[in-house]
This record gives sequence, C-alpha cells and structure tokens, in this order.
Amino acid sequence: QTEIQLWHAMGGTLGEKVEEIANGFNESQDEFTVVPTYKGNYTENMTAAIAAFRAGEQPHVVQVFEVGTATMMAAKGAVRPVQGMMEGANIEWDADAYLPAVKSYYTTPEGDMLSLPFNSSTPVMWYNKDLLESAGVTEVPGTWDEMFAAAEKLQANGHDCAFSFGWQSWVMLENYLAWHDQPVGSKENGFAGFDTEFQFAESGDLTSLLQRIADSQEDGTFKYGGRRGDSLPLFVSGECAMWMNSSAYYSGIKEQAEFAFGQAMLPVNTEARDAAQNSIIGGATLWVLEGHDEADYQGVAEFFNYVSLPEVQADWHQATGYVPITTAAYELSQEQGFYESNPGTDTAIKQLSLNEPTANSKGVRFGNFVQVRDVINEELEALWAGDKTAAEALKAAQERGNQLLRDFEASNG
Ligand SMILES: O=P(O)(O)OC[C@H](O)CO
Repeated sequence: QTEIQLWHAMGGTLGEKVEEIANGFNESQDEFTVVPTYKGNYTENMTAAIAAFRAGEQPHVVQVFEVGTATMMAAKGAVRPVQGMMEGANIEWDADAYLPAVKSYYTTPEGDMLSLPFNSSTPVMWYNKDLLESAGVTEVPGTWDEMFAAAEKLQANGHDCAFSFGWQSWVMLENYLAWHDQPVGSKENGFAGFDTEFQFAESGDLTSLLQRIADSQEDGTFKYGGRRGDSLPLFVSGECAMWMNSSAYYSGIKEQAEFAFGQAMLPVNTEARDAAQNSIIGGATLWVLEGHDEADYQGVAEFFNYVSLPEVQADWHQATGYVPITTAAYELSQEQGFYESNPGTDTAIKQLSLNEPTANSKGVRFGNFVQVRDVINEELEALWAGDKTAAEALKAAQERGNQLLRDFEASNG
C-alpha cells in the first residue's frame, strides 16, 4: 500500500476526528493509506512543512490556515494546485459542489481551486445562557452598546468579565471590518494584487471600539486571555459570560462547559442590528505539495474526494462546528434535523452568507500575513497592557504591516 502523509494542526478532539476520517478512507479502499500527523498549531505546522520541503522530506498534504494562503500561492513549484490534480485524476469530481463563500477564498482570479477547503470556520459569539439569565439579560446582545449594557447588569449581579475573545486580529480586526463593510487593506483586501496597503488604522469606529474595550478592563468588563484559543478557559470555566471566537470551538465547549451555552452572530457597532454585511472565513485548507511519485497523487485525489463526501463533511461539521464546505453537506445536515435539535449551530453559515460579499467582505489575502498577524497581536497586547492607545497601536501595526507587505512584494514580484 502507498502511504500518503498528511500533516495537520488539529489538536484534541479535532485531531481524533481527523484520525477517524483518515481511518474511514483507509478502510474504504485498499490501495492507499493516509497517515495523519499532528505537527502543532497552524503556524508550527506550516513552518514545519516549509522546512521539510527544503530538506526534500515534505508530506504529500499539509493543512494551512487561511492566513498562509498568499504565502502558499507564491510558493510556485512547491505546491500542486488542487483543481488540476483533481481533474487529472481518475475520479469524478465537481468543483461547483463547494460553497462559493468558502471556495472563493482559495481560488485564483481565473477560478481555479488551489487548495481543498476542509475546515472552514467563522467567528461567532459564544454565550453562557445561565450567567446572562441570572443577571437579567433577557436578549443576547446584538450590538456593542448592548454588550456593554449587559456587562453592567452582570456586574450589578456580582459578576466580572462580561466578555473576552481569541484570535484577536481575525475576530476583532479582520472580521470586524468585513462585518461593517470596511477595508482591511487596499486592492480588495489584497485579492486584486500583492501591491496592497493596510487601511485598518483609518477606521474611526474600530479605533474607538478597541479603546472602549481597553478602558473597560478597569471595571472588569473585558478580560484579555491570550492569542488563538488560549482564552477558551475563561469562557468554559464560567469566568467570562461571552466569548467571541471561531465556530470551531463547538466541540471543545460542548465537552468542557458545565452550563447551558449558545452561539449568536457577532455584535454590530451601530444601533441597527441588521446593518451587518457578512463575516469572513477562517480555519484551514489542505495544500498538496510536489515532489512525490506521480501515482501518489491519485491517492491524494481519492482522499480529497472522500473528505468532501456529503456524509463525511456533514459529520465533521456537526461534530466540530466547522461549516459544511459543500452545499450537499449543508442540505444533508438540514435533512437530518441537526439545526433543529441543536439551535444556533447554523449561526456560522448564516453569518457567512448573510449578504452577497463585497470587496471588503470576501476575505483577505495579504503576503507575509502570518508575520503581520504577529505584529497585530503584539500591538493589540500593548493596548490591553495600557502601553499604547488604540490609535497608536493600530497605526504602529499598520506601518509595520505595510513594511512586511513591501518585503513580500519585493521577493515575489
Ligand atoms: O480555530 P479555527 O481553525 O477556526 O481558525 C481560526 C482562524 O481562522 C485561524 O486563522
């Protein structure tokens, strides 16, 4: 049997689920064996794969978060585009089966799919029903003013920490701007060319909101809990009543929370609850690396086809909170009554498709974005620590980010 190496970044229950999918594929045929290996978080996994490629020891498939898209696109010669691989393989495959909001993030301007959507998510607002109810918050906050009003009620009820969030650049900057139909950067957020510049520091309402959040640490309204999902314990322990982060924390929250929880759309920063645009995806896709025997790619293509099967996708979606990546998997989940039995679990997909995406809300594609995210993290941490104002932090992040964009452009044309 031919082994297909798959490097991924899914820890805990998500990792177990990846193993389950690989086993399912391995049992479905007898020519190929997919071997999944957990390589750490998204950045660590991507860095490991790039280093392995240079050493000629790369896996066939690597899971890369949406942030690494431009970097992978620029790695010509290292990456085998999925569209060509699938069409060249001996399988029946339909690129149109994938949800447009998901697929468009990973396609070339010519419409060719570069990597396989596997685990796509979007940030939602997780809330502790028990805490909100006992504080007399009868409606889940839909606007930022309502968030702060809920915080007052929680405090009056003796409860500090109204909210926290994780993946802060993704949730509070990239998605905040898409949700309010404002640009993160020029050139359609980088989709129309690498000669783009960041513009996020020019959003007056984002600046004021971040300052308001930083100031609200004083009375315990907001509590910063670290990067990525590091603040999950603040929510599942019941310390913070609301938590904005990926829909893909569903399995972790279900497993750990000893209270009734729900998920709702992100708050809007205006009086009008229905003013929201649409949120943008996150999560990751599967990229195929060059350098293996030609026959191996038939196995990769078969595995990708298996991963995309309605029943495999629907099960993955329902277990994890990642959105169903094909229309058929979404419809199957509806038919199975999953959303009726688990209210709120369609929040992510509804929020992603709330409106026809605009140039500001179809996604972001910036060079060196893994490094830019680090810069944004550092600057926002300076804001939470009280070392900078929101305006200073955003301005510094924008200037440092623009330098990274220019470096990327210089090395990739
Ligand atoms: O936790 P995930 O997998 O939904 O990913 C969150 C962010 O998109 C990562 O950039």
